[in-house]
Amino acid sequence: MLNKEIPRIAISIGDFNGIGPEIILKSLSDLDLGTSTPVIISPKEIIASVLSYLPYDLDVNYSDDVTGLQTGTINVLSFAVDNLKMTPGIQSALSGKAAMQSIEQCIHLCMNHEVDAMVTAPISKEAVNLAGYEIPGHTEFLATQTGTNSVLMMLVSGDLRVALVTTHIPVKDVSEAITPDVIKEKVEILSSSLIHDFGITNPKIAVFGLNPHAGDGGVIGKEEIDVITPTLKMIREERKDITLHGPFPADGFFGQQLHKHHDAILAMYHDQGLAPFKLLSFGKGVNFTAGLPIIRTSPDHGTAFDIAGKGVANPSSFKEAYKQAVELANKQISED
Ligand SMILES: NC(=O)c1ccc[n+]([C@@H]2O[C@H](COP(=O)([O-])OP(=O)(O)OC[C@H]3O[C@@H](n4cnc5c(N)ncnc54)[C@H](O)[C@@H]3O)[C@@H](O)[C@H]2O)c1
Ligand SMILES: N[C@H](C(=O)O)[C@H](O)COP(=O)(O)O
Repeated sequence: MLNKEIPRIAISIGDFNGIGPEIILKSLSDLDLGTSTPVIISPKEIIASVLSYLPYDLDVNYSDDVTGLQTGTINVLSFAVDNLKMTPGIQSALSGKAAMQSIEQCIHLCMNHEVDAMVTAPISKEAVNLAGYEIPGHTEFLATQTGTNSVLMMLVSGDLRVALVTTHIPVKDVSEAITPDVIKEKVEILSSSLIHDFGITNPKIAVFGLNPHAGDGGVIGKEEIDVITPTLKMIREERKDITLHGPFPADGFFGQQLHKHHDAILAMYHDQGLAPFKLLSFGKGVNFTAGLPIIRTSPDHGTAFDIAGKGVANPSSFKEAYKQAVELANKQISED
């Protein structure tokens, strides 16, 4: 039986030829099973195989059905994969398909309130595309599968929160994608998440410019003058419950420690925000998708194919992602 008073956390297996299964099991090896219930969605053979080379004697409950899940143990909700074969370090359509089946099942469990949150292990975007899923990442897939028009990718590490206006698109398309509506939408989701998910009243948000030196008065690009600055002005007039600073030149922002004076930073594109975030979070960052009707977190790194199957992967970011999911789920359970 599952105790619904403590958070039930679904975990997608990620690409089983990457480090996903290893960091999941390492993270759960010292988990207090009295305060949350993990449910890994994976073929049981994958878990058994990775456990065979890890030095843990874990209490695992394998089940083919949600009715078999239990509190006080690590659950594995198993599904079958035809011709299953692990090839650590080598991505394949087979591992891409299994990764997506696991994510789909996690979403289904969350939407049906069979679990309270989901944590995703890393997928290879190439492998899932090989398997026929034309998606650039979890964020976009979760939005479509949950019927959500707009979501926000937010990376979190303690008080450092970096969110993105654009996510997985080519750099050449970024300028066109930054419109007043999109900026407004992302500020809405970000401020709402800061207030409701993170309990911050009157959040202070720093917004980056797009161009070097935030355009330098239009000499190095006009997006700040034409789009970003007027949109921020419009939002400031409408939203007296938040403080919006910017647009800041992105290059010196973190060096000047300005992130310490803001509850979140809204960057214009992926690497502008995530490169400094990953440097500052010391491998303990969490990727949180804000704006969904369900709770989803993830580690801030990828499949690490170069070290898959070697037992050397660092689970710290996955552990933080799991902890963050439990925290958010506890908050939701207490509010229900
Ligand atoms: N959440 C996700 O699903 C997610 C996140 C980021 C990248 N990715 C995907 O992962 C794939 C590989 O991406 P990449 O090579 O750019 O980045 P990566 O994070 O997989 O690897 C970069 C380097 O960091 C090392 N590394 C990463 N995580 C580690 C860990 N936990 N412990 C020890 N070393 C670790 C790797 O060995 C590698 O040398 C791509 O398809 C990418 O899109 C997925
Ligand atoms: N942008 C993420 C990162 O660098 O950590 C990563 O690609 C994962 O994105 P999804 O959560 O959308 O798969």
